[in-house]
Amino acid sequence: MTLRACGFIIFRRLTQRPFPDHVEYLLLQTSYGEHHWTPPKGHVDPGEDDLTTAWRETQEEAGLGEEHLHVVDGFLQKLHYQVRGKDKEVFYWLAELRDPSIKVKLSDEHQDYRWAKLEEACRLAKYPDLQDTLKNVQQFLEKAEK
Ligand SMILES: Nc1nc2c(ncn2[C@@H]2O[C@H](COP(=O)(O)OP(=O)(O)OP(=O)(O)OP(=O)(O)OC[C@H]3O[C@@H](n4cnc5c(=O)[nH]c(N)nc54)[C@H](O)[C@@H]3O)[C@@H](O)[C@H]2O)c(=O)[nH]1
Repeated sequence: MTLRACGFIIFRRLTQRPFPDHVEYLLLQTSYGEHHWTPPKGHVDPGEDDLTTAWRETQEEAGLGEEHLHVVDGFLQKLHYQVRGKDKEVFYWLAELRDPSIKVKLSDEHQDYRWAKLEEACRLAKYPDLQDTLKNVQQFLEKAEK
């Protein structure tokens, strides 16, 4: 059976910087395993709606909820990879932090977080499919700002 996880690519805009350097992406570093960096996401519970999972996991892992985030319409990315021999699908929606000064609150699942510009975010993300997702977001936002 395919594992299913959902989450948000979260970004913030720092208006004092020129485009496109003002966009920063949130990545969390796991406190287990390979200590990989990932956007907030997690497994869909039985009977749970995908978007509900994305909100629940984002609240649990980053302390961010609907009062802190604005979901950007028109973006949904699906990743498909294998974890310990099992297929896994991950769905990412896109959300902007309403107030760039809001602090992230980590759970025990993560040991660090970073707001990173595209280049650093891609370096941290290390997986080509996640890097492509971040690049797609950047292009999507650039188009929207033109
Ligand atoms: N002690 C321990 N405990 C673990 C471990 N593992 C899990 N736990 C427990 O599970 C709970 C988390 O549960 P949720 O929050 O509900 O789920 P997720 O958020 O889905 O979290 P996961 O970490 O399970 O899933 P991924 O992030 O998908 O990483 C799995 C593997 O996939 C690769 N990988 C990651 N991202 C990408 C990508 O974008 N692209 C590609 N191509 N590959 C990617 C990478 O190789 C990575 O090693 C934790 O609380 C722990 O209790 C572990 O190794 N040791």
